[in-house]
Amino acid sequence: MPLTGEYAPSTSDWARTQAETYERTGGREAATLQGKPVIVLTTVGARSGKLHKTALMRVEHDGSYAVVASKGGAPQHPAWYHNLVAHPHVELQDGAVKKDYLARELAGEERATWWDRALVTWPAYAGYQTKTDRLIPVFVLEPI
Ligand SMILES: C[C@H](OP(=O)(O)OC[C@@H](O)[C@@H](O)[C@@H](O)Cn1c2nc(=O)[nH]c(=O)c-2cc2ccc(O)cc21)C(=O)N[C@@H](CCC(=O)N[C@@H](CCC(=O)O)C(=O)O)C(=O)O
Repeated sequence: MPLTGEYAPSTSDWARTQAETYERTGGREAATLQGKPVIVLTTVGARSGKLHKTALMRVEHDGSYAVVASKGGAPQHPAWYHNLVAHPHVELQDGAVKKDYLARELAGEERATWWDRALVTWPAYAGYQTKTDRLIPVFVLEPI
């Protein structure tokens, strides 16, 4: 069941442009960051209830995905982290395919497994983790 609600464009120009271009072209354009694959995640705002579209690195395994709330190693979690916690039903667009998923924050061994998979796509996550005391959250998104 697709998410419904008013779309609220990101306040980050580069991320908003990438997410909107990716969605508009069905992933034919803006599909990479430094040559690595990207997906677009639609979340429901934790406070506003509005829809947010966020470009994130593509980490996929057997039909499930991981999203990493790194925000470049910033001291605080990205806003979309709070959206996933409040509203775990999300939409993920990978190329031209957009499906519904349920997000679950990971810990322990399960987090370590998906963290390693994320490093394959985007090794820079390791550097981001050294920049902040917060443990960078990893969510698995499982198809619903
Ligand atoms: C800029 C800010 O975005 P953010 O949700 O903090 O996310 C910051 C970044 O993670 C986001 O810009 C990502 O797209 C950056 N980014 C990645 N960010 C990552 O964290 N991980 C990635 O793997 C990643 C990859 C990536 C690839 C390409 C690209 O273009 C960007 C990429 C934003 O849009 N803020 C909004 C609020 C958005 C929001 O969700 N508000 C909620 C409230 C949320 C709350 O309770 O805090 C609501 O509406 O209720 C605003 O200021 O109005």
